[in-house]
Amino acid sequence: MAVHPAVPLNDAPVTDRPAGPVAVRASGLSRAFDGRGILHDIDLEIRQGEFVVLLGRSGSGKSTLLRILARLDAEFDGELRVPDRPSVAFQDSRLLPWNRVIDNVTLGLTDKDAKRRAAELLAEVGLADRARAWPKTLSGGEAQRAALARALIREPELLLMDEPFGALDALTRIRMHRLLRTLCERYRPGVLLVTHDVDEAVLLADRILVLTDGRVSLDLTVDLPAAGRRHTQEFTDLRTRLLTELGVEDDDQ
Ligand SMILES: Nc1ncnc2c1ncn2[C@@H]1O[C@H](COP(=O)(O)OP(=O)(O)OP(=O)(O)O)[C@@H](O)[C@H]1O
Repeated sequence: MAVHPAVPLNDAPVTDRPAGPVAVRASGLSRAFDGRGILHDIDLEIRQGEFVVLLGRSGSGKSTLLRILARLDAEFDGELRVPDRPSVAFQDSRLLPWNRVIDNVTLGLTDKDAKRRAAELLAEVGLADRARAWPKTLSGGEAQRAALARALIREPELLLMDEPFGALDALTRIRMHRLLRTLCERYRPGVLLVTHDVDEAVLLADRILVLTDGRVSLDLTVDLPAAGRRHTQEFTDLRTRLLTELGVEDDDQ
């Protein structure tokens, strides 16, 4: 299979949409493993400031797509334009256990200002008093907040997240949703968040893509205010539509 190295983006001017510059653009992306097609001819564009949720059943190819966009997998067909170093967050926070929290946040940064910015970000995610703590002493939610600080300190054009809240309890997850929306509105990366949780998708997204057997089967703009979404009729309608698209009965969720 041909390997197409990702090339840096030149921030094309926006003509037809009010969103920011392009954060990632893919066209005709396909990926196969051992001759078995997993992704088929995917076109995708995400702009800075846009929050896109990728929804799909287990095995539909979500993580495969995210890994390609994260430049963790170069064995694909098609064209891809992504920033040099997108920030990536996974379900497990992947903090280095031998570094204190603040040193995890600044990892790889050499500028003098990094520690000050890390302290600021840790305060923003509510971890000001845990900066000197060791990762193993953090709760799951705290570890994910530290991972979010680490992802945002570089002010990425593109933030990729693979089920970042999958391992958290329901209450912590609600708090993380609010925090993530607030931080993304402030830092304005293009976001692609992978989940199989329909409610999470409808709560967070500006746009929802549904992946079905490696193809984008639905691409929906969510035109609802972020605050109070859950209590609108549109939320219920959209949820039902997505469950139908995913082939899930409402009671199964
Ligand atoms: N490295 C690999 N080698 C072979 N097959 C793979 C590899 N990575 C993924 N696959 C296969 O590709 C398909 C899609 O996997 P992927 O992890 O992208 O799905 P997903 O939509 O993220 O699923 P889930 O929601 O369960 O995490 C699966 O059938 C999986 O077995």
